[in-house]
Amino acid sequence: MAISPNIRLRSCTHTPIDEVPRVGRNQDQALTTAPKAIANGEGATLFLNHYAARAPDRMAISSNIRLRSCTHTPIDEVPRVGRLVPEAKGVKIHILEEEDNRTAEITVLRSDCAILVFARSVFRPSLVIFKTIQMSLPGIQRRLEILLSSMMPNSELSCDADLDRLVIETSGCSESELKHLATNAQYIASCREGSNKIVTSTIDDFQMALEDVKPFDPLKSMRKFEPIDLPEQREINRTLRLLLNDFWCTPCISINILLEGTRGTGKSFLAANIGLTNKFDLVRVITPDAFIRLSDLEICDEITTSWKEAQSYALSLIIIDDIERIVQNVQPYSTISNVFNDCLKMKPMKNHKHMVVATTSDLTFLQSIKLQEHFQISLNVPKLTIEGVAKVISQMFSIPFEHQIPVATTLAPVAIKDLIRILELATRKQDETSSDGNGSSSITDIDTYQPSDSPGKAEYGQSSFNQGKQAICFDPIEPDQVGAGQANSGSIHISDQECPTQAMSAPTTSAQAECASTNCTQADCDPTDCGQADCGQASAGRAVSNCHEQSYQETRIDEDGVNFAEGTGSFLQNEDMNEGGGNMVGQLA
Ligand SMILES: Nc1ncnc2c1ncn2[C@@H]1O[C@H](COP(=O)(O)OP(=O)(O)OP(=O)(O)O)[C@@H](O)[C@H]1O
Repeated sequence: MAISPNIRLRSCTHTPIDEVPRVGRNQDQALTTAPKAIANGEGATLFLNHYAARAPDRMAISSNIRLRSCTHTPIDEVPRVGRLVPEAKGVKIHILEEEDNRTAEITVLRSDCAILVFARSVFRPSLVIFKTIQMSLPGIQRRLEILLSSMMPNSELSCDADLDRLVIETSGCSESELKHLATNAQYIASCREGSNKIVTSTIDDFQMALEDVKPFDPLKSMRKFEPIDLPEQREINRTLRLLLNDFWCTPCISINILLEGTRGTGKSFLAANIGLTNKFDLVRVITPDAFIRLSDLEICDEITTSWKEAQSYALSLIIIDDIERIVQNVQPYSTISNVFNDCLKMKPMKNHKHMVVATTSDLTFLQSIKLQEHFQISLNVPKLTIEGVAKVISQMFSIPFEHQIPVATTLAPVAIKDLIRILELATRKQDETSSDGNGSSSITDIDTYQPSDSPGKAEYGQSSFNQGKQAICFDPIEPDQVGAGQANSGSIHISDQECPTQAMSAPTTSAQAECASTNCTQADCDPTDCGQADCGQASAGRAVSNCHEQSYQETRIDEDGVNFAEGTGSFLQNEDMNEGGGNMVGQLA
C-alpha cells in the first residue's frame, strides 16, 4: 500500500495526476488513525485511511488533492481519473470496485470539497459503481468548535474576533481546512506581535488566513457591493425576513421562494444576501454557467445530486440563479423541468430545514412549463424609481449632490444593473477626459451600452449632467437604426461643452426622446424649435449628440463591461428616426 494523505496539489499543479498516487508511503499512520477517525466522524481523509487499512493489499491512495487548483489540466489528459465534476459538491466518496469485489488500485482525488475514488479499471465498460458513501462537511456548529479547539495554548482571540461571522464565511470548508485557517491566523498574529508571550489573533488575521483556505465563494461574486437599503427592495426584504423567521422557528420545513423581475433588478443579489447573512450548514449555488459544457443528462444528474446532498444537511439553502436559462439549455424542456419538479417537491428529512431561492427574468416562461407552481411564494423585484436611483448614485458614485436628483429623474425607472453600468461608464469617461486636460474637442468619446433586459432597446431616453465645463450625456439608439458593426444601444457622450439649457435633464419616455433626438439637427438647437412640449428637458443632451456629423472614437463594451473593440468614425444624425438617439456610421477596428 502506498498512501499519501494531505498532499496539497495546489503547490504542485504541474504534477501529472497519474503520477500522484505514487507519492509517499504512510501505511502506519493510516492504520493507527483510521478507527478513531471513523468513530469521531472526523472527515474524509481519515475515512480513506481506514478504508485503506481494510484493503491493504493493492491499494494506492493520494488523498486531499485539491483539484480546484489544477483546473488547467485538460480532463482528457487525466485518463485514470475519468470525467471530473468541475464543481463537485460536498464531500463525496465514490468507491468503484471490480465486479469480483476485490479492491483494485485506487486513485483518490479531492476536488474542492469532493473526494472521488476511482478504481484503476474505471474505464472498463463492465465496471459498475459498487458503493457510494456520502460524508458531510462540518456544519456551522462543528466549524465553530473546530476553530476554537485549534487555538494554541499561548494564543487568545481578540474581542473583535467575530467567529460567528467567520463560520458563515467558511461554509464548504473541510475540517483540515478549518484547522489550517486557525493555525495560519495565529501565525499571522505572532508575526505581528513578535515576542509577546500571549498572541492575540484579531478578525483581520482570520480574514487574511481565510484567503488561503477558502473555497471559491459564488455568493460573494453575486453580491459584489455592500448592500444599499433601496426603497424598492424594502418590502421584499421584509417578506424575506418574515419567511426566514418562520423557517428558523419551524423544526422541519422546506420553503421554495421565487424572485422574479426584469433583468438586472437585483434578484441574485437578494438571493445571495440570504446565504451570506444566515447560518446554513450548506449553501449550494446552481447557475447556468456551470452547465455550459455538460450534456443534458449530466445537467439533470448534477441538479439531482446537488439537491440530495443539500437535503442531507440539517440546514441547507439552494440558490438557483436564472432558472429559466438552465431549463432552456436542455431539450426538450420537459426533461429538466421534471427534474426540478421532483426536486422542488422533495420533503425534508426529520429535523432538517431546506430552503430554495430561485431567480428568473422570465416568469411567463416558468408559468408556461408549470415550474412556477412549485414555489410557495413569488416576489417581484422591481426596477429602481427616482428615490432608489438617487440612493445608488449618492452611495456609489461621486456625483455632486445638486446633480443627483436630476440624473435620477432622467434615468428612472431603471434596473440597478443598468444604472451601475451607465454610471460607471460615464464616470470613467469623465475621468479620462479630465485627465487629458486639453478640454478641446466637442465630442471626445462615445461608449456603447446595452441595457440588460432588452438588448438594444433604448430605455433611458437621453440625459446629461454637467460638471463645470464638462457634460456627460446618454443617448439611446434603437437596434433597427444601427447598422452592422455599429453600436447597438445607448451611448454616452462626454463633451467639454456645457449643456445649453439645463445642467442636467432629460426625457424618460420615448416620446420625449423623440423630441430630443430626432427633430433637432443642430448642436445648438433651441428647445422651442422642436415643436415638442418636453423639449426643454431634452435639449441638454441634444447639444452634444444631435449634430449632423461628428467625429468619434468608440469603445464597445461587452455584457460584462469588458472592452472588446475600439474604433473611430463619424456620428451621423438620422433625421428619419422615430425614437431617440443618433445613428453611428464607421468601421470598428
Ligand atoms: N441592494 C443592493 N445594494 C447594492 N448593490 C445591489 C443591490 N441590489 C443589486 N445590487 C447590484 O446590482 C447589480 C445587479 O444585481 P443582480 O445581478 O443581482 O441582478 P439580477 O436581477 O440577478 O440580474 P440578472 O437578471 O441579469 O441575473 C449587481 O452588481 C448587484 O451587486
